[in-house]
Amino acid sequence: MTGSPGSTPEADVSAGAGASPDAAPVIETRGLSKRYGGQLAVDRLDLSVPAGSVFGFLGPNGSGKTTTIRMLMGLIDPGAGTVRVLGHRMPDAARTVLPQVGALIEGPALYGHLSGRDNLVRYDSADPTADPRTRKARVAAALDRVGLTAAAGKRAKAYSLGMKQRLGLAAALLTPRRLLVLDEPTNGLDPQGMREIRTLVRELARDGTTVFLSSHLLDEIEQVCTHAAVMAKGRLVTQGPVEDLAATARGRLAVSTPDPGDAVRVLKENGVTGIAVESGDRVTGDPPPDGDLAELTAALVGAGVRVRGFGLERASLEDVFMQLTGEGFDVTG
Ligand SMILES: Nc1ncnc2c1ncn2[C@@H]1O[C@H](COP(=O)(O)OP(=O)(O)OP(=O)(O)O)[C@@H](O)[C@H]1O
Repeated sequence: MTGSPGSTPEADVSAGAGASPDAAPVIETRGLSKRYGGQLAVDRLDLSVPAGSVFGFLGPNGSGKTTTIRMLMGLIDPGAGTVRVLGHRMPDAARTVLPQVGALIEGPALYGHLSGRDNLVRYDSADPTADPRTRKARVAAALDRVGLTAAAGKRAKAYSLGMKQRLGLAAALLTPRRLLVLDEPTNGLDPQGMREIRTLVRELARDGTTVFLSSHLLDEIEQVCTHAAVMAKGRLVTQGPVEDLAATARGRLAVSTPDPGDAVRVLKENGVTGIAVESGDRVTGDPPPDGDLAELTAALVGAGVRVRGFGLERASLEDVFMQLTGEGFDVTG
């Protein structure tokens, strides 16, 4: 892998520690809306993406992520509200902003009969700001960056989906970027391909690039992102550091017991809701908002329920979503 692509002062984060809270947001929207016919695809969105973050833009299919990304990139005009990217108003400043932004939206456009390397040469040649004399080195560095040096001579049509996606990323990284915008970058990839993309995203962030990625996969966001925004039906449900988001949701209570029937009864009597019996001897539920866990254990033991294990399991982003919207997270499609 190559060294850091020209890091900027606000992007100079220590050891991938995440965002620089003092720097101006890399993306900022105010009251951003877009209507298609009678439907509000994006509804008064206030988004703030800190410099140096890996920002997950999360929401079920149809929640307005792609429409938002298109407005961020100046591909469609906002119906109402404002968009600032790297401090400039979009779409007015697209010519200034877009050369500093690498984007991978709806999969890379590749020529199957050309090698991976020649595809990158084509991309680089299409960039009027790219110096042809240094093209070879740029292409080699981008291939190296995404781990495709060994496969660079192969035709792109022989690439796996993950390799194609990495080649698309290489194209987005031919010149140093302050911001990378990736729309569902792991969509359709197998677990190995997903891991490769995640590793790459982490490395880019370590080198100072702010990464904004959309996903409908909650665990993906939890694994790779420092910050996240959650969308539902065009609206922002919540945003902030991933750790804080998960901390706002109550964890789920889990009791391991050979007496699940009695445990369910006692937990119900003590205000536990949403109780489920899993795999015969594991009972889970939502603890009462002000409930004392010590009291719950005492109640179980006092009622003669044999308890092997008792604890509060960390809330996931899925719990956050459920608690904020009252809906499940539909990840189909
Ligand atoms: N060009 C369009 N014309 C009409 N309706 C549209 C258009 N683009 C998006 N929509 C509608 O706007 C809503 C938001 O769509 P959008 O594609 O932004 O969601 P998404 O969260 O990116 O979902 P997906 O992951 O399925 O693309 C959807 O109901 C969609 O049908």
